[in-house]
Amino acid sequence: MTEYAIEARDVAVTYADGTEAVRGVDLLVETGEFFGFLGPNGAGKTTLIKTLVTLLRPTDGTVTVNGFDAVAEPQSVRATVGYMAQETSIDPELTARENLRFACDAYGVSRAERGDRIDELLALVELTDVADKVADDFSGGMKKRLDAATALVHRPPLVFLDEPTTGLDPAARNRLWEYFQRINDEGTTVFLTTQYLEEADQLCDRLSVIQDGSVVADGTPETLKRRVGGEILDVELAEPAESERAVAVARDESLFAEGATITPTESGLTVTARDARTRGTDLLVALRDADIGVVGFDVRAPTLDDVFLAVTGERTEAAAADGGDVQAEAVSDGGDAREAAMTDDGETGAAPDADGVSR
Ligand SMILES: Nc1ncnc2c1ncn2[C@@H]1O[C@H](COP(=O)(O)OP(=O)(O)OP(=O)(O)O)[C@@H](O)[C@H]1O
Repeated sequence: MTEYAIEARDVAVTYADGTEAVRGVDLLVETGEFFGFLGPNGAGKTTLIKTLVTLLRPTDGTVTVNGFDAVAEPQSVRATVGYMAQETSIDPELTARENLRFACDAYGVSRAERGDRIDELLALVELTDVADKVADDFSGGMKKRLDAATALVHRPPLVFLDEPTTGLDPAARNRLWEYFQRINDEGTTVFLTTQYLEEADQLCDRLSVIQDGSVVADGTPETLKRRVGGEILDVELAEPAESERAVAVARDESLFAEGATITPTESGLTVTARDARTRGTDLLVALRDADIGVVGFDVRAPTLDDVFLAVTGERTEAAAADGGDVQAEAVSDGGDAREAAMTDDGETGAAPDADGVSR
């Protein structure tokens, strides 16, 4: 077994219309790792996955997967990877068992092996009881579980999951997480892309954050959270309209240590600082002196959402939907946070198919 399941060096992918979707990405994923690839819409996650599973050719750089060169030996790469795409690949008119049989045909699983393998996978994703029901009658979570199982019929040592839980309710998502964890515990290397930072936090040994086609941060979830620097102080104001004024008060240099990041939120403001806990009460006093009413106050450890905001200047779609739609601004050293609002322009101007890659 190779040390690295994935070795990508200086990989660039430019579509025929000139879109530079991936720009010089280096990536090393060790065999057995649960690796996460995070990024906002249009950051280049799917393009990179498609390149790793040989559906796209890199415009530049080298890609080695399970020890095989993706350009020179695409068949060997395909035989050793499973790919669960964003769009489900299951046929709703077939039963769960028939879908798995179809996948066995596609991956060339021998007739002698397939009966046991299908039963094993049905049990693993807890679909044994409904094995002979048509997939059309399944819930979204059941369809995703079946889809994941079809990617595993040929026992690939490496599986790619492209935003596998998007659109699922929390219970269905949790169930899939357990299942992904199980396949990783059994030795399968997992490469997961997600916009749910909690998902990455729960599952991943290590992760990279991609923005505009480039990796902007990588490390274990713990290192990334530590890199945010300190703790997070969330302040809820009686009058959210006063948040800009409150931010100005909080930015008074004598309040927080150098490197603090202070951002307005929909309900007040957030301070990220080494001394957020110890100086928090000073901020409350300063706000009271400025006649700004405070109704809530909380100090917490950074989450991956805070990491994401610090390195990309953007909230993920999931976090923004939760009401945390803010712009980041570094207060003193201008270091980590970049000012940027969430935009949709990753979606515009995209050609409908991935075939138009410049080679
Ligand atoms: N076939 C294509 N032709 C031209 N541009 C494309 C094509 N497919 C994707 N793009 C563009 O490449 C960039 C990266 O897209 P990609 O789908 O890889 O991002 P992503 O991070 O997977 O986003 P999402 O979370 O929305 O799936 C975007 O600007 C996108 O519009």
